[in-house]
Amino acid sequence: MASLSLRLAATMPSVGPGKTMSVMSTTESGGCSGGREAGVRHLVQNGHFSVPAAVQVTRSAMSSIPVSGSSSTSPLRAVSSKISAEMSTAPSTEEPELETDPIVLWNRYVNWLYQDKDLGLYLDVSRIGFSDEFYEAMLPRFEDAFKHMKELEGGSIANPDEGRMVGHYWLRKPEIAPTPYLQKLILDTFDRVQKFADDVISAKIKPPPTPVGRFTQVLSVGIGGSALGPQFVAEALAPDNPPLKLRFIDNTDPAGIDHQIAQLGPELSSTLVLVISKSGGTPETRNGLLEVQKAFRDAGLDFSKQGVAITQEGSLLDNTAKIEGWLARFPMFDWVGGRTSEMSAVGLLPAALQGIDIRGMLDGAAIMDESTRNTTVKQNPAALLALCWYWATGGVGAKDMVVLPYKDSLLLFSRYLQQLVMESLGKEFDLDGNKVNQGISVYGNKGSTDQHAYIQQLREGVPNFFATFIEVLRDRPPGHDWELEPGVTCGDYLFGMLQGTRAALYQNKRQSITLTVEEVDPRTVGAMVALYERAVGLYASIVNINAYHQPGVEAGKKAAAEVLALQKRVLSVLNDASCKNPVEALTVEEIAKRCQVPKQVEMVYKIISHMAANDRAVFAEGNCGTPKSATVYTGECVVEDLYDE
Ligand SMILES: O=P(O)(O)OC[C@H]1O[C@H](O)[C@H](O)[C@@H](O)[C@@H]1O
Repeated sequence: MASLSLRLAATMPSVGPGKTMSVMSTTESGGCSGGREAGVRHLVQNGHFSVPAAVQVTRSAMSSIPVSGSSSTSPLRAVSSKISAEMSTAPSTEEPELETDPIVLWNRYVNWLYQDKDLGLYLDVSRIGFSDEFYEAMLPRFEDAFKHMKELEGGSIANPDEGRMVGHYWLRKPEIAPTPYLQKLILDTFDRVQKFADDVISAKIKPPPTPVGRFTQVLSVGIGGSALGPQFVAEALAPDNPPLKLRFIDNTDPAGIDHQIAQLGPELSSTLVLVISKSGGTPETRNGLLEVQKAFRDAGLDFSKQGVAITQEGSLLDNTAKIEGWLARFPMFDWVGGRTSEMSAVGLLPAALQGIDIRGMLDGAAIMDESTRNTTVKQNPAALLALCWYWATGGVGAKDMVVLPYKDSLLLFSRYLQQLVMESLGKEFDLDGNKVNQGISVYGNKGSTDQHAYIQQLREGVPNFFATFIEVLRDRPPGHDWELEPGVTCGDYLFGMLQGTRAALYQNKRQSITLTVEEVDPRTVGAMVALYERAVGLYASIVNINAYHQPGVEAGKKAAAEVLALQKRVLSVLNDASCKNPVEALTVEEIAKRCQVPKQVEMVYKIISHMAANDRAVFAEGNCGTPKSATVYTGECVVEDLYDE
């Protein structure tokens, strides 16, 4: 058996008061193919932001791969026909017969067009085929939904499963918050965010002495709602040359983290690090923080002089920032969900640091909120969206929502909506405890680019979707446009592609909604966020679910914690085997048995494969591809068992 030679890496510097991180590195990388020298990398780490008892893993943002929303299995039909029975004109999940006469369609377009003159925003629902009878039949449900929404804004416990209020609308109209204390908290937080950003941009607040003498970069560490809103807004509104360039660590992928830090290079010394986590305990964010703090240590920098926390008061993260004396801390509130936090410090601070007009964002959202308080469905754009979603998906998620902004800067809107829509609506039970498996799947990127990727399927393939086009009328700032051929500009092509795709889909009975804005500016973006937050809330009422909790995410976190706990046991068993003389090479079955989990042999094998690929275990015989016959051993015996539970 190959003798194992290991070099102990120098003991890493302390990661907290009196704590050390010990790492054993290998002389050569091991690997799935096994047979090479390897070692065990023992990582013991315990800082302020200490390892929570059960390491929690949150599900990353949904991938953009569509999740098939429709199925013609009889249970779905049963549900759909149940709904149909409730409403004589209930929607079908089959392709509806759609109006085709152009003049009739033109009149429908005019009759149903929603326009907000102040915002320069229009909503066209004419290519969703709901009937007048359906509209009338839905009005009582909307009446209830409007009532629930009014109570919610009044401070009711609108998130009953978590016993919480739902207050993201108060962020743009503090005077409606239920107590003077909350009103003041919202106003003060906004003022602090704006002032802090202004002081950073003006270099009144700066990093420890650096050649450039001011902050030049922002590194945001956060995931889910603590990243998706800031990412969408940065892409939509950041100027070409922002006062500070914003980048993100939004996952626990070491290579991704290394890439961001490598791109910062020496500018790490002038980087402001925002650590964003409402709960303050999300493991990916905690890992990102620890990795960034290590990079600061390795560069001889004092992280506390460049770190900012945005989290709930008293959270693990908040206490860490307080104890370590970080540059600033901003509050997150338990009555603002992660997926509706863009108008809180979570979204406003990153935006303001890029020089974006956050007052404009809030104003746009407030104007839209006023419009979506209208209790006449036809005059309420959010209610119109909810009506269309219900008709198109049968109220059971039978079709997917394909989001197609024909504007590069709105590329990330669909990713933002994936969390807002799917984490709000994707629920197993309704408010009465009935098993409903609700939801609407969301995907899309941008047009016309997506026409060269999957529009083929949308036009002619499985009809399991409805499209939402987002049209931006202004192509370029005034005076900056030119004709690339007589009478035609580049933006004309974009316009033509949108209209052509909308028509081509409709001709083949594919329904669509079109949201039109005059340009992408802070007010418009704020209004779009507010529009969809309200539409999701109204739709959830109509299908009788709680839009404001996320129980399903806990399952993933718990399972991940169990994998990590098993990994420790596997490494402990491998370590013990290494202390035998001669070193024992164990089969995967034997390792599972010694971990007292003989039935979890496959998970043990997965763990071994990951360890071997990262030089922390090695295949004595066989390899990843021969799980039954492979035998595994590991590095030098480590006297102190670092994997005690
Ligand atoms: O902001 P944090 O507390 O770190 O949570 C980040 C994310 O974690 C979970 O995935 C939740 O389901 C999301 O709603 C939340 O946005």
